[in-house]
Amino acid sequence: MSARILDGKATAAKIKADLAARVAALKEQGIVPGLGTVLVGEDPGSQIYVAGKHRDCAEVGISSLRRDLPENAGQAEVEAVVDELNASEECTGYIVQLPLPRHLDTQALIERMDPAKDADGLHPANLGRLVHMVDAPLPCTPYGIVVLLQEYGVPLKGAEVVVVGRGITVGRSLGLLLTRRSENATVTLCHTGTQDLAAHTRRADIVVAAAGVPHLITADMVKPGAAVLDVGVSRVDGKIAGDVAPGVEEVAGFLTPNPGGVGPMTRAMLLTNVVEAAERRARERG
Ligand SMILES: Nc1nc2c(c(=O)[nH]1)N[C@@H](CN(C=O)c1ccc(C(=O)N[C@@H](CCC(=O)O)C(=O)O)cc1)CN2
Repeated sequence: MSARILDGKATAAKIKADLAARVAALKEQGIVPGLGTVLVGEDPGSQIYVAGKHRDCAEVGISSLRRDLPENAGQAEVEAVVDELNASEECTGYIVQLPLPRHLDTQALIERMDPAKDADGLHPANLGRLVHMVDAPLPCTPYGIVVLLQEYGVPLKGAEVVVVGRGITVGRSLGLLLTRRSENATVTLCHTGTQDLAAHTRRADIVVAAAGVPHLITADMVKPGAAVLDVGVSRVDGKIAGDVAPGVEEVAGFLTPNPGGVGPMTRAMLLTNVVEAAERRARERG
């Protein structure tokens, strides 16, 4: 067997084409969606992702507000940028790129954001809404994973999903999203304290690997025909190494490439959240 590729790049391109039309309609009503990014320091991955997010904005007609700060920026300096974006008329949504340098208080910065402008869906008020299963901007990677699975007709209702990794941007939030009534999957959230990871992954219809451990998921850990999504990004000798080992494509029914799978979907869903926030603003204005 050779797995069907879950092509995130192609799916993201379709989403962006649809968003470009929605942005044009908003502009006719006098609303220009604007994405802000707050990037602190020189992390090479973060530099690449933020640059990609602004390229995407240009592609669909969203205006860009890029705020880059040096590695040694203090908490007060970053808070001032957050306050500025909270107040900015041009900024309809923004993100604080993670991870932040260790000397900064990430939690305090996220909590300082205006939840109505939280394009990442990571503010506690928005995650709380997700817990309560009410409408909120959804965290971009989990949102992208669900849309990608739906695009390829991978059934979620009743599926056994094993998520490896409990980080807030992917694992923990994905568990909340997949267990909503609209998705109705059964989720096992595995992490570094899990005993016998393979016993869990082997019975899963869908495995989402988001541990950041290169080649953690090997072919013998996958049920034949399962969908495997590789979220992990480690940079080994300048190349991306995912959490999924070579050979899994021989066993899995569906597999995301990495790069070209979940990453482009994360970016497409960020744009979706920005456009949805701008559309909400247009409705409120009447
Ligand atoms: N504030 C946030 N920070 C982070 C998030 C997030 O959702 N919000 N997620 C990750 C990184 N991430 C988004 O920022 C992200 C990861 C990967 C990609 C992407 O397009 N990857 C490309 C490859 C690019 C390359 O490295 O050459 C691909 O997979 O094809 C975009 C965004 C952590 N931080």
